[in-house]
Amino acid sequence: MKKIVIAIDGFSSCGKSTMAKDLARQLGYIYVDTGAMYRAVTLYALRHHLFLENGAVNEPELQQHMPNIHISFKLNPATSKPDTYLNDESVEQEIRSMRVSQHVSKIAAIPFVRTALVAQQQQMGKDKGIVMDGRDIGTVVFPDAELKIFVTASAEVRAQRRFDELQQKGMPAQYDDILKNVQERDYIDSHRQTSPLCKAEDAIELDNSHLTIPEQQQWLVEKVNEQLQQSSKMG
Ligand SMILES: Nc1ncnc2c1ncn2[C@@H]1O[C@H](COP(=O)(O)OP(=O)(O)OP(=O)(O)O)[C@@H](O)[C@H]1O
Ligand SMILES: Nc1ccn([C@@H]2O[C@H](COP(=O)(O)O)[C@@H](O)[C@H]2O)c(=O)n1
Repeated sequence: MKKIVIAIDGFSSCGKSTMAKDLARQLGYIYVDTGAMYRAVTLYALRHHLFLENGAVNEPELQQHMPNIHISFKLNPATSKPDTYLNDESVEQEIRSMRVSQHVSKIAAIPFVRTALVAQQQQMGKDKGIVMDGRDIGTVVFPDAELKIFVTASAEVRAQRRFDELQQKGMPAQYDDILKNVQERDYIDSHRQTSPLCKAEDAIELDNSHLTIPEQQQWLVEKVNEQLQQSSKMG
């Protein structure tokens, strides 16, 4: 069967990686969580005190550090999911913290950061057979992706899902702080100058506010099967 590129974009915490991970496992495709890459750069910047007192990023310093920031993914046999590594250290847990969530959108708005990460993402998908989730996958990273999905859900639903998840993991967080963070990130991500979050013209939109995880997965598998059939016919 011909391999394709599947781009899953959308707002914060709407279920993109849940959908993308399961789909990649089913298809035997590579899965890449591009948000984890921006989060890893953010963690590096926090650890190296590259945020100024006014909250802005010390961009000239960060630019000098960029060649020292190496991000990779390794399959965790215990979870069967890829963990994110920053300079060979697993940072999978730390990059999901509220502290990183509160700083990441500023890092992701910096053009030289995006240029570096987009180049890595394009390299990972050059042989196709990949499911990648993020904000600009269908618009910038793989504008020719065979299947593009754009996921939405209300901010309140998304915040509640993230709150439940952090509770389950024993990571302390307040629902109101999560809701505020989700709304702030949506705003910064959609209004930045470089690669703002937006639906690609040819993306299929899914509002999963009232869908269960199995229901959204079934919807996605149907879309993938339709696309795989079409791609096979086209040779
Ligand atoms: N349809 C759904 N119903 C209920 N919970 C869901 C649904 N889809 C995903 N979730 C849960 O919502 C939370 C956020 O999902 P996920 O991490 O996949 O979102 P995301 O869009 O990848 O987030 P981020 O933008 O932070 O990377 C997870 O706890 C996940 O299990
Ligand atoms: N392609 C992408 C992916 C992510 N971002 C930025 O990273 C933040 C964290 O992403 P999550 O998917 O883990 O929520 C996100 O809020 C964006 O600022 C991006 O710009 N492009």
